[in-house]
Amino acid sequence: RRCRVKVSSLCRRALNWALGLVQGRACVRSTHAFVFSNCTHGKVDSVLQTFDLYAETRPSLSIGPETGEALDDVVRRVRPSRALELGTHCGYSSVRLLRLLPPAGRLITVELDPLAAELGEEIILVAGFKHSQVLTSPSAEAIPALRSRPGPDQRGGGGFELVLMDHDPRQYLPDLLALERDELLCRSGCSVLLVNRRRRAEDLGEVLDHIRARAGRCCSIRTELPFMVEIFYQKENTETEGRSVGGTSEVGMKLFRLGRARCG
Ligand SMILES: C[S@@+](CC[C@H](N)C(=O)[O-])C[C@H]1O[C@@H](n2cnc3c(N)ncnc32)[C@H](O)[C@@H]1O
Repeated sequence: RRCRVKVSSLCRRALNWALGLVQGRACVRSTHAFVFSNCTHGKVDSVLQTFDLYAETRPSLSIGPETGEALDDVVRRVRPSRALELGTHCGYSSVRLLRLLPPAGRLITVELDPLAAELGEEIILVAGFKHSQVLTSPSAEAIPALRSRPGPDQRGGGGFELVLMDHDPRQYLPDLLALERDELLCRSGCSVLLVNRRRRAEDLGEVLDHIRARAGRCCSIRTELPFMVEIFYQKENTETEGRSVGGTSEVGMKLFRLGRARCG
């Protein structure tokens, strides 16, 4: 009987895995088809509204308006000239990010699934953005390769000023450590956004425990919402002065402003 239970549990897991694969692909195809044929090409607001319209009646992997608005607030505050996204899917969050970047701003977005990468890239072009780069690769391979990639704008010593992680929560901590190790986070200030789709504290537990254990040494949790957490990373100043970063104190804010000015 024990053997039968094990086999049936294995079968169920295999079936769920296969269903996830099929649904994921179907989702990206049907999202793309709907947005492509119903939006006004070249109009970024129309592209986003069409994504939202699709999500009203069908399952969708786009971050949607609620998380989208929280993302907009961070992008408006940080004003990154170099942004990285992990998890492109059909390009909703890429388009949301791109529309708020300054004219010289650039986005690199990484997607594991070749079909999603291709369709996502097309939607980004439909929205009118020609200068973003979609890399088709698992994040763990893309990150080390980014190091040798000449940035479009290396002022401020390079590194991303904003990173959006919306790929696989199990990869959030290893990818954050890899970005730091490869010096891809802007030393004078970088906001790393972690999307928490299931809104379960345990999904981000590992990475947040790591940040809390290091609080005051290069990184801290800046904002914690049920669906998204912002980590603020800053290497300059904190190394020499050993003070907490991204906090709300006068000193913290002063360092933050200084960091932003240098990054520009
Ligand atoms: C939730 S969707 C992203 C949705 C997108 N941010 C949006 O709002 O439109 C997650 C995407 O991450 C991709 N993904 C999962 N693990 C990945 C990894 N390790 N590296 C790169 N992409 C990954 C999946 O293929 C999927 O397309």
